[in-house]
Amino acid sequence: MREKCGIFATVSEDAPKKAYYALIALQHRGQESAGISVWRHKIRTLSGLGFVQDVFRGPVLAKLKSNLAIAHVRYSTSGSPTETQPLETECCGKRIAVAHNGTLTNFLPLKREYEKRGVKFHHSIDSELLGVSFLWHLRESNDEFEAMKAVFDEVKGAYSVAFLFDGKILVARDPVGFRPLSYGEGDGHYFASEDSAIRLFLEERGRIRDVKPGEVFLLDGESVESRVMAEERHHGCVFEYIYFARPDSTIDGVNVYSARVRMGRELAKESPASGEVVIDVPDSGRAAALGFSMESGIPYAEGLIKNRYIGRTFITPGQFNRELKVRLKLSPVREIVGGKRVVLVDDSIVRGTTMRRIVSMLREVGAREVHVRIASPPIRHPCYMGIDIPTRHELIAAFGSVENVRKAIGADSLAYLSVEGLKRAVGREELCMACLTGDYPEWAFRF
Ligand SMILES: O=P(O)(O)OC[C@H]1O[C@H](OP(=O)(O)OP(=O)(O)O)[C@H](O)[C@@H]1O
Ligand SMILES: NC(=O)CC[C@H](N)C(=O)O
Ligand code: SF4
Ligand SMILES: [Mg+2]
Repeated sequence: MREKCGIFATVSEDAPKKAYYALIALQHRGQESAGISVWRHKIRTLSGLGFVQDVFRGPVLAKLKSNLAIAHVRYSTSGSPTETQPLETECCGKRIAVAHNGTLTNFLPLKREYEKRGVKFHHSIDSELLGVSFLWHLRESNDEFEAMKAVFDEVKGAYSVAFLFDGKILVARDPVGFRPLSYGEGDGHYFASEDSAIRLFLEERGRIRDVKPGEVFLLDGESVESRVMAEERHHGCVFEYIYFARPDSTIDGVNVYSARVRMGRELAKESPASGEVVIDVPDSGRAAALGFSMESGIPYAEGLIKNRYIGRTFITPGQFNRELKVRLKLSPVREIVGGKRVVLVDDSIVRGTTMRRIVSMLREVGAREVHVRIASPPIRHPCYMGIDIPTRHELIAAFGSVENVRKAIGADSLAYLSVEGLKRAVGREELCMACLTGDYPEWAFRF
């Protein structure tokens, strides 16, 4: 499972520098490439492969001067992983830069449609279609809001998106609100996939809120206007809460850290374990492990230490890379787990690579029993909305029983959180849970 990207947009002083800092705050959402586009009489884009701090090394950032910037950290879900965003494209005689988080479900048929009309595509990434569709409809209506409404009617799937064109920025969230998007207002205007990237600049001095599903913002240097241009549906991705987002972010009114603690508590109620110590799989399993410990009364300790220089493994292409990365990334603390009955809590199991490795490492250092508790239901279905969940045959829980997964990872016991328990923990009814339930939000597939 690879994940979604991070986007940022601002109209404020020192926009490129702020975009750079915001991308560092959003780095967990995409580690393949990073880019910033600014407006200075025309679009200028700097981007490259790797971590944000590698791409914008040295004085390169000083070359970008503007009050308008959009920016992106990428995890490819469509097209080549060596392409970057923001991507620039053109249609109907206009040029546009696009920063997109999500995946489009009707990309190929719609792209073919546009090609028949004579439009040329310059990239392999689905995100280009958003820019093309917008410019196409802008020529028809000559009104940015109406053009975006037409995009909502035409382009299906998940998109939190920022456009830069003609000295303006347009930011929009798809009518289902699959991917998060926040707006902050203070000494300027800020948009980011997660509010924690906006808090860098605003903190107490500004107002931050979620962008509504179907809401469109248009900004030039002077004015800002927002309108809801589609019926709001609200099926935000539950995996943002389980794994992707930063714990200090709040998405659609629910703080991610608190939701994870509640997932751990629900899990302890549903599937207690007889252990002497609760340990987490850092980083994303920590809050759930704390919740499990609080609810069960079993003490929590750090039984696995994470090498802080290794990025997320979930999102690393290629299985060999992942195996090696897990070993480099996590190592057990013998003094904590040796001779003990260990309750091991993680947020999710995807391929099972991480869990298999960890259970065997814990046994190597003398853990007596390993009881695995997973703070989300089994992932059984692919995601078409922005998370690169592998094909079903790579998902360890796709076809077999929980008992089969237990055997495969070598644990003494294994339990997952139920779908109902997860809903209670997040505290929201309307969520996308398609990869867990197979129930896909209809809007994204009506085309
Ligand atoms: O079953 P697998 O395919 O091995 O993937 C599952 C693991 O991947 C994720 O963590 P990841 O290492 O990506 O990032 P983290 O450090 O943020 O927890 C997730 O939290 C699981 O630990
Ligand atoms: N992870 C994402 O949101 C990816 C956005 C887009 N589909 C791309 O591949 O670049
Ligand atoms: S299918 Fe799963 S990962 Fe994809 S948007 Fe829905 S909840 Fe998120
Ligand atoms: Mg993890």
